[in-house]
Amino acid sequence: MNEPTGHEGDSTGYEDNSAGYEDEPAGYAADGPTSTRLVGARRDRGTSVGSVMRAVGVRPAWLVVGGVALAWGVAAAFTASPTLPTWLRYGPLAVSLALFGLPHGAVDHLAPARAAGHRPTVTWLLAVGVLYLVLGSAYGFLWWLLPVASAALFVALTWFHWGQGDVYALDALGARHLDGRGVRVGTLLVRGGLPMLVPLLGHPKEYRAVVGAWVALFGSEFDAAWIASPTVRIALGGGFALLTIGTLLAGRRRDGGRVWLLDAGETVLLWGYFLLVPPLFAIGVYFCVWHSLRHIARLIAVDPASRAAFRERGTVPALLRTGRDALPLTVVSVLLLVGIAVVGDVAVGTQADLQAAAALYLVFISVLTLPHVAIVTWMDRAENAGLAPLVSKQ
Ligand SMILES: CC1=C(/C=C/C(C)=C/C=C/C(C)=C/C=O)C(C)(C)CCC1
Ligand SMILES: [Fe+2]
Repeated sequence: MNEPTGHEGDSTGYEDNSAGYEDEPAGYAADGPTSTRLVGARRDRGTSVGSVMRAVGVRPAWLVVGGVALAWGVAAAFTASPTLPTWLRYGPLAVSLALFGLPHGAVDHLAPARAAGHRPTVTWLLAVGVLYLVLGSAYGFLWWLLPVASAALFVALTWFHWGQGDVYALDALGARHLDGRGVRVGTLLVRGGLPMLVPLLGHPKEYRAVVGAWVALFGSEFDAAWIASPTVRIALGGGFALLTIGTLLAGRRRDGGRVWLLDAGETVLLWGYFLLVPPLFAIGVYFCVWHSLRHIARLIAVDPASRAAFRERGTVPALLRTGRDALPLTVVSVLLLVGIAVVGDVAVGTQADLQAAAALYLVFISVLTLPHVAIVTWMDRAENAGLAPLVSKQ
């Protein structure tokens, strides 16, 4: 079968049956009892998912997150307590509405079929639509009913999802040290905990304020002063540091090669980054250039047309090709969010307004995140990635 080059045509973007789909999930080759080493997106000729991941998911993330961490470190060395102007603090979150962040989930209607080696059909689109409708509205209702529990669920869900995304990326790069159950689960918990827990250690006030703003949208208050108390933070930070060190050491014992070194380097970078940089800004940047770009690399790798664009024309054409898939539902999502903001009378004039607008956006994201996580977990099963090998190889 020939590799397709940019098929266009019917509603799913394909005009014939030679789009490079095979009726089997692929991309991973098992080489041990719990192993899921990725050996190239569905035995593709010439493009491995590893090269897409390096170009799209790893290099830009290091450049931006490393650059921000460095800039903040330098600023902190020269000023006692550096602060960010308001526009910059909310900037990355605002950018994520259009660039990488929100769009990374707006391909969910096409991605699971592609991950399973199928062409997206109307049945796939309907199934994803119903899933979004059911899980999204259930979670929206839960926010209204139990805001504080819903906020906790959002943090827990993101912890899992961002951890699962990084485990996928490490597998894509050819990690051999994640073959064991403990290291795989530990790595997921460490990678997810870096953005979800570490900001609390260095910036407890802002952490509480952000979560407080979510529940305030529903007329509730987030008291929980205890989570910001030094004792709790020292205990949580100490426990998480032990988990980080234990997981990295256990991984090195399995295989201390190149990808382990990258894993260790990223872990140290993210520890420093989330400890130092103000959380809202740090998470906004991370959401765009770390989590979303790594997922977009995956989207490119599972789509024959994007993969061909990457191989033949490079990174930017491949991103544009995936961006085209993401455009319609990104526009629908932004319109929906603006509609909710108008009905809810959320403005963006003052500082307090901005805090409420950012809270509305994050709660909106949470409602989309529940079905998104279900879909990515389903994709992990189809590609035998994430935690799936631990379940399938028992
Ligand atoms: C902003 C922020 C927080 C949480 C952000 C979350 C939970 C974002 C989730 C985004 C998702 C799930 C995007 C889609 O993949 C914390 C850590 C509570 C406090 C510090 C500031
Ligand atoms: Fe995601």
